[in-house]
Amino acid sequence: METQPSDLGLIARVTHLSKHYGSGEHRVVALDDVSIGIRRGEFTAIMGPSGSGKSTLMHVMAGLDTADADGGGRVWLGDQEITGMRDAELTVLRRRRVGFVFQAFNLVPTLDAQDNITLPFELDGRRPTREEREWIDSIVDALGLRERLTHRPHQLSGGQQQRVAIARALARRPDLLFADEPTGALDSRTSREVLALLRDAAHRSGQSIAMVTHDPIAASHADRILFLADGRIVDDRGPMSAEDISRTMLGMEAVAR
Ligand SMILES: Nc1ncnc2c1ncn2[C@@H]1O[C@H](COP(=O)(O)OP(=O)(O)OP(=O)(O)O)[C@@H](O)[C@H]1O
Repeated sequence: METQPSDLGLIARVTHLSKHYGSGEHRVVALDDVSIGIRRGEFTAIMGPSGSGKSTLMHVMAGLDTADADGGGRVWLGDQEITGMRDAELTVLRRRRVGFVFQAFNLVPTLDAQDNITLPFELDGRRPTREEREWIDSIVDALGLRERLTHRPHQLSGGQQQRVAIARALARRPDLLFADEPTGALDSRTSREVLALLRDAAHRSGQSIAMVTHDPIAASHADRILFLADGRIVDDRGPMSAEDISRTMLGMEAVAR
């Protein structure tokens, strides 16, 4: 029997994953036979040149997109294989276990910041418990959102909207949080605070964080860095300094040219 991801301390895993878009001369290979796992309680950064397949990998791992049907790729979330799972089942699993911070913040324009943050509870048909409210309060304070809770998204700056999206993603303490450029719209001080919060979520609450980023400083906060190039994992490293990450990225971009 094949080893299950839980045995390996993996919160998500893909094996032999390939994904292409288009056909004929427009065919683009976004992922090329990728096998990788995201470890529990770790903060993992996913880096690589533009177009290397980072977002595609994240979307397939999260069950938001599917691998090539004929490629033999398989995807697990926790110990559950999601390859070929029905949409309804997948939606419930995702809602319970996975949080997202997207590049476009996906906030609901008619709801204020507070209601956007607690939306995942609403969707699950319940209110936060007292303990969950305390947790949410601590995130709101850590992200400096206390004075903005009654504002709607259009009344917030890009960075503030991003922080609301991060608060919403962390509110339910998902086992696994995917974040696509979570610090893209933030100034450097707020970036540092957000990265510290993500790392804390991993180290203190045992949540697993997978963050796509172009920013070597952001990636230097991670426990592990996966480098993608042309749809393949080309390096899998432990913690690195921002300088070393920059050097690695420059080397990869030079090869890609
Ligand atoms: N919906 C789509 N239709 C066609 N091609 C796509 C689509 N989505 C992605 N691609 C292509 O697949 C490849 C990988 O894209 P992906 O967005 O995963 O890369 P990325 O590493 O996240 O890039 P970036 O850093 O620029 O966001 C690229 O060549 C891209 O043009």
